[in-house]
Amino acid sequence: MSAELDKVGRDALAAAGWDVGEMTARKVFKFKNFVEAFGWMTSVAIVAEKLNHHPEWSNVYKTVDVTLTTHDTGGLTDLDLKLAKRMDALAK
Ligand SMILES: C[C@H](O)[C@H](O)[C@H]1CNC2=NC(N)=NC(=O)C2=N1
Repeated sequence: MSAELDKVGRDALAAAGWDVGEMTARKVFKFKNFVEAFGWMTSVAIVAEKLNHHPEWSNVYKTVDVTLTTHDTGGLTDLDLKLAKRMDALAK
């Protein structure tokens, strides 16, 4: 079971542009077009599967609205921070 995300981790998410709530972190990613958006989602899906930690997301054209939370604990954990960092790196 992943540890609950501490203040340092929450601050890191906020500094990276994530909207950090009590139990979730949300970020809207905007891409050049649909293919860029879906390609990013495909890359993230592979990372998520490797981490066994999956985003809650919706895609409309070139925008992907992402919410991260850890279902098993009902809150934010280190896995959410890890996945967020990977998502941000892939979106650069
Ligand atoms: C059974 C499976 O390993 C678990 O449901 C994993 C899968 N992916 C997950 N993703 C997220 N975001 N939270 C979880 O608690 C979680 N648990």
